[in-house]
Amino acid sequence: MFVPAIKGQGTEEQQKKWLPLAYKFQIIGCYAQTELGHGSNVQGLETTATFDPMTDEFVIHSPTLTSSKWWPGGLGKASTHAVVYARLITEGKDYGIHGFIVQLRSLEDHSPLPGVTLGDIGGKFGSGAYNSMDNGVLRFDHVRIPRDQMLMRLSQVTREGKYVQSDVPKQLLYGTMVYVRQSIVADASKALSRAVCIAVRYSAIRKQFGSQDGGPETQVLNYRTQQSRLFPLLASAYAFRFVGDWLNWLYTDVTQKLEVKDYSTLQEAHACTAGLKAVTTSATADAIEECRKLCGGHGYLNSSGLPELFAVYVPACTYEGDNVVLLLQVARILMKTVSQLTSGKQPVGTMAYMGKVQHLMQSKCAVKTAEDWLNPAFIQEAFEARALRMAVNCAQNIGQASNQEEGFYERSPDLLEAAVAHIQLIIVTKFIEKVHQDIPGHGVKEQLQNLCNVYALYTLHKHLGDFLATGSLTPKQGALANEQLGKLYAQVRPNAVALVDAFNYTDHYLGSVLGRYDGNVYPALYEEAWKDPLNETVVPEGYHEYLRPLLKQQLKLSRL
Ligand SMILES: CC/C=C\C/C=C\C/C=C\C/C=C/C(=O)SCCNC(=O)CCNC(=O)[C@H](O)C(C)(C)COP(=O)(O)OP(=O)(O)OC[C@H]1O[C@@H](n2cnc3c(N)ncnc32)[C@H](O)[C@@H]1OP(=O)(O)O
Ligand SMILES: Cc1cc2nc3c(=O)[nH]c(=O)nc-3n(C[C@H](O)[C@H](O)[C@H](O)COP(=O)(O)OP(=O)(O)OC[C@H]3O[C@@H](n4cnc5c(N)ncnc54)[C@H](O)[C@@H]3O)c2cc1C
Repeated sequence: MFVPAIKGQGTEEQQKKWLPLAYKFQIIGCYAQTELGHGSNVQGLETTATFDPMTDEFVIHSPTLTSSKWWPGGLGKASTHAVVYARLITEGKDYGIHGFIVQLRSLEDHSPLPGVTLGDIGGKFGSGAYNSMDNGVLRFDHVRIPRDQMLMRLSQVTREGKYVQSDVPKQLLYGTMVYVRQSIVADASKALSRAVCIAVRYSAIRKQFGSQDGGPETQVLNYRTQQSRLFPLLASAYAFRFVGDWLNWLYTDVTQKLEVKDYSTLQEAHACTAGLKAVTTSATADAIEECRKLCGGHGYLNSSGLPELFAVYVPACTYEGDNVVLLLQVARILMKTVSQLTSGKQPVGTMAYMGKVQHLMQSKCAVKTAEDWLNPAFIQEAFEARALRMAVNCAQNIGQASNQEEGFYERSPDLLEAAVAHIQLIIVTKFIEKVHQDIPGHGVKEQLQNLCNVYALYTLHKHLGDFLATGSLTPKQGALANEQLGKLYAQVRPNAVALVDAFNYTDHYLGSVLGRYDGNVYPALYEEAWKDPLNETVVPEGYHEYLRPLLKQQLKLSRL
């Protein structure tokens, strides 16, 4: 994040100076924005950067305990430099949050520089899974840096101390977060596909109950409950891959537009990166835990790979923006878009469907049979109607409040759901668009169409309340969707293992005894057990000190 921050907020000259040092690891940088007292509320950060015209320097200072930088990855022990986000103060005026490059440690002996106090913030969730990352704490005691270490692409401070705002949107200060959020969506797909690969392969070799007259027991992958829990996660792994590919295209397109000072798609980029990051990471965190449960007791073993995958993955729901905070950002943009519908301003991009407000507010879903749900047009319109009607309902309710902000606050739980509906529409839309493309490989397109329908109909089934409450579907149509879903599971079953083999993960990368490509799980589980340090001695440490006295005492008592 140190690198994209300098790329996005540094001048050409600053990029030329600092990026080669970072690329060659002559310096190691981190992204120091979050503080002990503020993470979500960036504008609430307290660290100060006060310009001193006498010396042409900024004085970086931590005025309060809560202004201590807290969480930045790599800060505690590894980094020599940081991009520090602080309140820029010059000529006695606070101009808000800006980025500054600050050296933290000596390049000679790695010791903290004068005025810099830093260290690791301690152990984290999951008994050490994330402890390979030295998330750190950092305090400044009036540390001086040259004025030219203020990142000056978006705004400048002159030698005389005058603040100059460039003619670019101030939100570009948040550009690094947008970049990382879009990459996190692709990360979600990778993490989810790993968990699903483990769970599908294990479910194919695990047999429990169901043997007829002494024959083999039933593969748990054949149980409809296992399929109804597992196949939507398989479909989601593919869905997040395709929407992540599209989001990367969107981000690249927005970045190219920014180069020519075209800011027209900045809001779209913010809404899509924030919303897709929130929805895909929440779904993936829940899915990894579900995959653990799908593997029964063995899923709880570290050798299954799932506990560590879960512990390392779940902070994704928080870092790079708490998911609720990000979805409320999407909700704000939805409300703004709805308010503009009456002005005749046509929504564009992923909001374009809201321009069909007249139709979508009264459309009746035409589905009459379960098979009708295989028609992408019916799925698309149902998801559009649900999302639009939820957004309009929120806007109408907010409009009845005494003031907009109060209304937004009161309705924020409903707004959250409307934002999720909008983002799920994007995911479904991009999956449908993907399977409409030419897809090489015999039978591959059909399998992806099945997974697209599984993702869409499972999401519809899971959020059926929204569809019914908004009148987008009738209960009968909801039941038909569920009926079709069951038929789709049967079609996915024969190809389930092939669809996870297609992720092409090596056993090493997967890191799971349960997910081995050869399916030879039981000997591997048994072999793995003996590597447990507890098995280095046959009689456990502590027997003589604790168990033996207890056993002997109980034996005596039993003879009294
Ligand atoms: C290279 C690395 C690759 C992969 C790494 C993978 C994983 C990394 C693992 C861990 C690293 C973790 C790092 C971090 O966690 S870094 C810190 C992350 N912190 C956050 O995300 C903070 C979240 N908070 C915010 O973003 C802002 O505080 C928030 C947007 C919530 C509020 O901002 P603010 O108070 O300034 O403004 P608002 O009034 O809400 O909005 C004003 C205006 O600006 C628009 N806006 C807001 N954000 C953006 C944006 N990012 N881009 C564009 N526009 C933005 C907003 O819509 C409003 O517009 P308008 O209504 O038109 O005025
Ligand atoms: C593993 C990890 C790595 C990290 N790496 C970095 C890093 O490299 N650099 C960096 O700068 N930061 C980093 N962070 C910090 C991270 O960005 C913040 O923790 C994150 O942005 C959440 O902010 P917070 O902790 O202030 O949460 P809070 O905002 O305090 O969240 C607490 C609760 O308040 C709710 N909430 C907050 N505001 C609102 C609102 N307006 N409306 C409704 N509900 C609200 C949230 O939804 C949440 O439920 C990292 C964090 C973790 C866990």
